[in-house]
Amino acid sequence: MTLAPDIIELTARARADLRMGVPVIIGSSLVLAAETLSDKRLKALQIAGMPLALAITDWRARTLKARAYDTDLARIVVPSDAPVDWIAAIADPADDLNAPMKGPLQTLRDGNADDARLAIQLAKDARLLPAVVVAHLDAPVDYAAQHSLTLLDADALACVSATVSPLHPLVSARLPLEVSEAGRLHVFRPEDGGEEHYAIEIGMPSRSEPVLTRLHSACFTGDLLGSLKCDCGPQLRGALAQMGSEGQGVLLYLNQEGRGIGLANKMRAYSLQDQGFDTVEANHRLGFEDDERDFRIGAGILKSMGFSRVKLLTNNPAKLAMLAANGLEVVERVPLKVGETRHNTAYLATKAAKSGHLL
Ligand SMILES: Nc1nc2c(ncn2[C@@H]2O[C@H](COP(=O)(O)OP(=O)(O)OP(=O)(O)O)[C@@H](O)[C@H]2O)c(=O)[nH]1
Ligand SMILES: [Zn+2]
Repeated sequence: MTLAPDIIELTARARADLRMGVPVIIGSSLVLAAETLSDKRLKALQIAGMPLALAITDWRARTLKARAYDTDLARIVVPSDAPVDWIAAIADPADDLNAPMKGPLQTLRDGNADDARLAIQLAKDARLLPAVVVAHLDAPVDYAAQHSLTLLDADALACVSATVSPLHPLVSARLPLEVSEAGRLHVFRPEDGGEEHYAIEIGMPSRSEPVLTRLHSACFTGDLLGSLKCDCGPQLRGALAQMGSEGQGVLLYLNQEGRGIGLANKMRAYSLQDQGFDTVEANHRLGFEDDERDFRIGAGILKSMGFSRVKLLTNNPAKLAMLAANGLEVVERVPLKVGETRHNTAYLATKAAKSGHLL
């Protein structure tokens, strides 16, 4: 066996590189995350005379009125003397309303957008804004060696991106809870170096009967701080209380903060909500889908714990559909209507109107 990292390990390394502002090479493109691009590195690329494009998603392009010739993304031509602030202002909508004139922006129609598309996904996976600076390289392998950069084969990366990393049970221990003394916490670790996820098992639910289940996505603000902007904290505690009173159940605590965009981006979304945008519009202005979570993860954990039939505590029809599509039988939806406050009425109404949440 070789000691060299494989594509999964290289991808994990590349996520860390992007977060640190270090370039990576995908296929034949040099890639930097717009959010972490330093003035120094941008100047180095400009001095080398490399034509640069800033790839953004079509959601962000719509706000900026930039033509997205690549359907789901747009490659904006970066002027050869553009300062780093120009790139930051296109990537980050924080100042859209204060300084609306960013254009007209010229977007590329020719050439291949595949590397840029993979790079945007990698930036999302690194919980960064979905905006990347790309430059074409004639000799990517040599360039990577000369500059000690992580080099990812585009086809192999596409495979990794399309697959859910297997999650392995790491450890479990007894955890007496207020709602039930018969609690047990299981930790699952993915093979790809990504976030760990947890399962809280209450009682000894039979594997051959439908189990009362909740798929809960992490919400630092709601779960821990008692935020009134969402209903997550009361839903978390309400679900556990119901499992406690029934004597059994399983709650998956999935580390997909902010519907999968991470806490920093969720706070960017909150800041846009303070400017008058709703929860869905805010995600779109940032360049994200309204929901970036992958519920296949939850399905995988339930199956690996031996469950095949669930009574799901949720108001979100997407969760029902994803579990069913991934081999779990949802025998019943149990509504979870708790935690409405005057601060989250509009948020809950938007989820009902735009994301199909059941009332
Ligand atoms: N991006 C974004 N995420 C938010 C916002 N408000 C809450 N969240 C996140 O939304 C997620 C809520 O997840 P869930 O509790 O599974 O809720 P749900 O998908 O509405 O489904 P149910 O609660 O099961 O009906 C958490 O990850 C929160 O951090 C917001 O305004 N923007
Ligand atoms: Zn929340």
